[in-house]
Amino acid sequence: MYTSPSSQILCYSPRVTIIGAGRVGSTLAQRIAEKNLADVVLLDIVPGMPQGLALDLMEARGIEMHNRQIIGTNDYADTTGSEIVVITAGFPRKPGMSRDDLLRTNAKIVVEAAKQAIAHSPDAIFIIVTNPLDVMTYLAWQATGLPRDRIMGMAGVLDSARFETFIAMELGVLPRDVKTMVLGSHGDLMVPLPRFATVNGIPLTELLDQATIERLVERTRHGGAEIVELMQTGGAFFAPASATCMMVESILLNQSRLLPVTVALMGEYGLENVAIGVPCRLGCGGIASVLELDLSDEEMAALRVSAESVRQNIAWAQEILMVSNATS
Ligand SMILES: NC(=O)C1=CN([C@@H]2O[C@H](COP(=O)(O)OP(=O)(O)OC[C@H]3O[C@@H](n4cnc5c(N)ncnc54)[C@H](O)[C@@H]3O)[C@@H](O)[C@H]2O)C=CC1
Ligand SMILES: O=C([O-])CC(=O)C(=O)O
Repeated sequence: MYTSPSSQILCYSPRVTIIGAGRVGSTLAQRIAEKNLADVVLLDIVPGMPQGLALDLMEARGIEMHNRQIIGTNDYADTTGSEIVVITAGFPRKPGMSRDDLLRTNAKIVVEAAKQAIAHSPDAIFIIVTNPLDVMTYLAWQATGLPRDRIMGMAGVLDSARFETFIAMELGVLPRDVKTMVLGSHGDLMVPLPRFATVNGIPLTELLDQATIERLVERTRHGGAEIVELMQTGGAFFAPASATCMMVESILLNQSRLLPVTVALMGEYGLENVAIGVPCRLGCGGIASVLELDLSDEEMAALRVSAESVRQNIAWAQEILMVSNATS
């Protein structure tokens, strides 16, 4: 067989590590590989499980027509040199629980995962997915000591996609023609912004009356819980994986997309010592910039309430971690 000299050149492929190979993590691995964005390392504490998932995904490559490597592992050494680390490790909520009810169990998991991952990939950009999302993002930021441009949380893209879905369903239009921004925390106090929602450039407020918009806003606020109640065995994972993949893609391909992203604020919107969702430009270095929208008094008040609740939970999580460190 003839071997061309250029075939000797090793081609570089970016690597995305996903910590937590459960429903969100494994679906995200599939999306990243099948979109041909990067090689994927799937890490979980359960022995054999990420290895099995990785093999299954590898066996689909011929059919899906990509050649990405998917590695399953229980060892952080295999994550070395990742460009992006996504943390989905931790418990999902059960019916009747709020996301904040997961704080006690998930804080330690996320902090430990972030520390281990940064030790092996010091140049990586981190995306946190585990709930309660805003608190986990802030804790992971503190634990890694990363500049805030390189560590962010996924929630706003998902919440905006839900708002867009409900608007599209109401109007009978294509979801991709609807654009919205949902800011604030990933919980009942999130801040959907109908004033900034459009359908192919037409303001939403021209298309729907106030009562209908308010109904869709409320459904968006409870979008996660609606699925938890329907499924009874965990939460959403298809749309969360798609939303995370959109962020991964914007970073890997330096697309500079303007997306709602959870980030530690440093005076923007008059807020600091807290992480919540605000519009950010996402490119190859992570968060390229944070956009400060000119919010109305009412919108700003809602954002402050949302931030205050996250700040209280951060303080509570820090106490839990301190006690746990002291006793272990
Ligand atoms: N930010 C968002 O918008 C969303 C957040 N979530 C959150 O993402 C998290 C994961 O959700 P699912 O994938 O549905 O849960 P899951 O239970 O299917 O998967 C979680 C995985 O984490 C693993 N894990 C636990 N401790 C670990 C550790 N120390 N190191 C490595 N892996 C560990 C478990 O073995 C499990 O495989 C939950 O906290 C959920 O609430 C889910 C959907 C959307
Ligand atoms: O609702 C949950 O627990 C999972 C989640 O964050 C979402 O789907 O928005």
